[in-house]
Amino acid sequence: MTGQILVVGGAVLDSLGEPTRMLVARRTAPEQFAGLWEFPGGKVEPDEAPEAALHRELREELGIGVRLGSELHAVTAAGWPLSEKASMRVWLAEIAQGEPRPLEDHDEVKWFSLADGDEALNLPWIPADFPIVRALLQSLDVRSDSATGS
Ligand SMILES: Nc1nc2c([nH]c(=O)n2[C@H]2C[C@H](O)[C@@H](COP(=O)(O)OP(=O)(O)OP(=O)(O)O)O2)c(=O)[nH]1
Repeated sequence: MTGQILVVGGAVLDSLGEPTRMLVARRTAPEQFAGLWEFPGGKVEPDEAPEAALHRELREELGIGVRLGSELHAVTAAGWPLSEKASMRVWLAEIAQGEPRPLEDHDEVKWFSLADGDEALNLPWIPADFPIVRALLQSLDVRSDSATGS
């Protein structure tokens, strides 16, 4: 995995204990991802711990401090593949401080309901995120017609 880029993302829930909604953010760049929804987060810097990078990114991008919960179990040790060069690790989180606002890299943030997984899966996510969203919905026990598809 040498040379691989590690990205960290937050599955920010309204409550870690009793989640009913999740926060998503719409990217503004690069062009291929502009207008698509994603887990807020970003690249881990050299010598930075992944969890510290996630705290930093969520503060920079959305102006929130979070409490991290467990990591979403990924398909490889390096995380979820995003491309040949990058993979992403995703942690559950809840807001400890601040109101989420699109300060950097996003033009909109919104909460969607976890009552129906299809609401989540119908969003135009970055394509590489769909398997992650499905796994997340399964881990949260959210019902969806397509959550178990590939
Ligand atoms: N944050 C985030 N990035 C994702 C997701 N899915 C996905 O393919 N990516 C890709 C998009 C980017 O190529 C890369 C993350 O880079 P980034 O641009 O968010 O990182 P960064 O904030 O550290 O920005 P920079 O320093 O490179 O400008 O991972 C996702 O759900 N969240």
